[in-house]
Amino acid sequence: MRTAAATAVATKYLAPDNAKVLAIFGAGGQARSHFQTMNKIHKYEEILVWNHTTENGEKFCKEISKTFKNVRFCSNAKEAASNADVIVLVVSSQTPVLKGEWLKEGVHVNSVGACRPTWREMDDECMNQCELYVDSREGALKESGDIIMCQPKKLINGEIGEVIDGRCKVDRNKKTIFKSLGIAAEDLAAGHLVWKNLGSEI
Ligand SMILES: NC(=O)C1=CN([C@@H]2O[C@H](COP(=O)(O)OP(=O)(O)OC[C@H]3O[C@@H](n4cnc5c(N)ncnc54)[C@H](O)[C@@H]3O)[C@@H](O)[C@H]2O)C=CC1
Ligand SMILES: O=C([O-])C1=[NH+]CCC1
Repeated sequence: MRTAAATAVATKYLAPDNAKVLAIFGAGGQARSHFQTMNKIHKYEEILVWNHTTENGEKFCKEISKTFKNVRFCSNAKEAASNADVIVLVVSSQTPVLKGEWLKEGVHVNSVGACRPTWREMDDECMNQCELYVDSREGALKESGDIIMCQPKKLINGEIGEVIDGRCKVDRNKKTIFKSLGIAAEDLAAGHLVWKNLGSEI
């Protein structure tokens, strides 16, 4: 849940205010936790799901349709991406599943998978069209294949912490990416929340 919470915070600061359509790429554990947190940031009118296996994609859609009616499985990744204001990539892919040529103006992409230096989930065109924000510059330059392998070399606009505290200004009309890899501060915050809520039980 802490990974999905970090994505939700990044989306709050980077996505267009009037985001109406959310696309989720993936149908695993992270897809489920992201469905729960992303709905707290925007009141989405529609959720589009793409997954590389139809069976799991449709199963995920059926599950979330119990609490969110307007959800649709797209067998074509382009269809999901090109209609979305916010995209969440939560796949275990080693090659790009998202192409820059599909992106809408002002879209915000949360890239949560591809956590290894040799793995990708976004193509070079996607990387180069967007302003790039990360959780940690140090981590991103060591761990993110999307950043390390991008041609031409992709510059990082800022860390999400710098956006939140005002050191880094964001133009929400531009296309943006939040590259998430996970940082210790997220684990500390999650641990603190659990500790606080345990109260007198311990
Ligand atoms: N940024 C972060 O802090 C974190 C990132 N992750 C990453 O998020 C990703 C998803 O994690 P989970 O949902 O827990 O995994 P999961 O195994 O529950 O789901 C993986 C999803 O990826 C899809 N998939 C598998 N191979 C694929 C391929 N070749 N092409 C396209 N889709 C493919 C599966 O169909 C499934 O929908 C993983 O890459 C994981 O390492 C996980 C936790 C924290
Ligand atoms: O921070 C984390 O837990 C992870 N980051 C990449 C895979 C798992």
